[in-house]
Amino acid sequence: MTSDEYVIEADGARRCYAGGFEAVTGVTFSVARGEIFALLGTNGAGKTSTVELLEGLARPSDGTVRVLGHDPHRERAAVRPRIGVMLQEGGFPSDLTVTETVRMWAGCTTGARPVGEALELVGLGARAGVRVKQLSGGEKRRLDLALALLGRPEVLFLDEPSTGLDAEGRRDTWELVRQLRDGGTTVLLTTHYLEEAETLADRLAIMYQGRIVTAGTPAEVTAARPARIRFALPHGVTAGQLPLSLRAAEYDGRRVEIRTRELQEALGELLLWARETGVRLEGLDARSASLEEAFLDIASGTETVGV
Ligand SMILES: Nc1ncnc2c1ncn2[C@@H]1O[C@H](COP(=O)(O)OP(=O)(O)OP(=O)(O)O)[C@@H](O)[C@H]1O
Repeated sequence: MTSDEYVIEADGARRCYAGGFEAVTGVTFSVARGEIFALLGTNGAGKTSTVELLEGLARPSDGTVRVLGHDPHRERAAVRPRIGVMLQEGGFPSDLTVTETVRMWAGCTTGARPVGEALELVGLGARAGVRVKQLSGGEKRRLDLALALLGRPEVLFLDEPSTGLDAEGRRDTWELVRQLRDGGTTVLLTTHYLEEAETLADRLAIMYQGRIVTAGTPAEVTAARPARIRFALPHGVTAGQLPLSLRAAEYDGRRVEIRTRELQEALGELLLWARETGVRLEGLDARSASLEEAFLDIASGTETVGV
């Protein structure tokens, strides 16, 4: 892929707040046109600080960011009409109705969608006449999303789009984001929800303390990690009796955990050993690494490999 096919690019981008605290310590990634890219990370990892650089709300203290081939801060006039932004906290006048709010926004947007269409997209059609202050938290998030979509953006930035939504609202939002992607929109979202990243993102990056620790497709991020086999041995049998190749096990009394990059082989060997020795493996559980494990390893600070 050539660099002009990337619509979002960050190259060694850093962000330093007043007082000298460096919240983003040099991130590099790119997002291709029509891709959904998720930035994952614990609270304070630097996701919002990074996205704000891409939205042109701040300038990197070092490194570069480009959106649609432009510097989003210096060339804001070129970039702003082509992007949609859903911030973590929208904040609109609470006395206006939903329709009035969208209409007001549409007045400042070139080529805006019809108000009714924007509301239908996010499932707020039936709430059009309700005052914003009477909306639930989840409905306010959907109104935020409607405003971000008003100008039919080529690039959509979603900062925790499903926070505060119930399970159904979350799934509706995912479906809408997929439809937008299928229509050619590029989406960069931040999220705490691993399931959201796993089901929605074409590629993702996990941030920790201002930098990207790992990145790739959800399958790549998990494939790089060992699978896990857990079981308990009966009384009188110790982990030392396991075949040599399986002894890299951790064990605590009867409970054994084997971490392996060759799940099928290790499991086969274990089951063969159990049959030959007549040992019953209680609570046997074998699973490939999940995104959740990758995330938790990173969030606990045990994972420090950079990309
Ligand atoms: N205006 C600011 N001035 C100083 N420090 C800030 C400012 N905004 C954020 N920070 C700090 O920068 C770090 C990264 O914050 P940021 O909001 O980017 O993280 P995040 O990954 O988006 O977290 P969350 O998931 O909680 O939204 C945090 O330590 C935060 O306290």
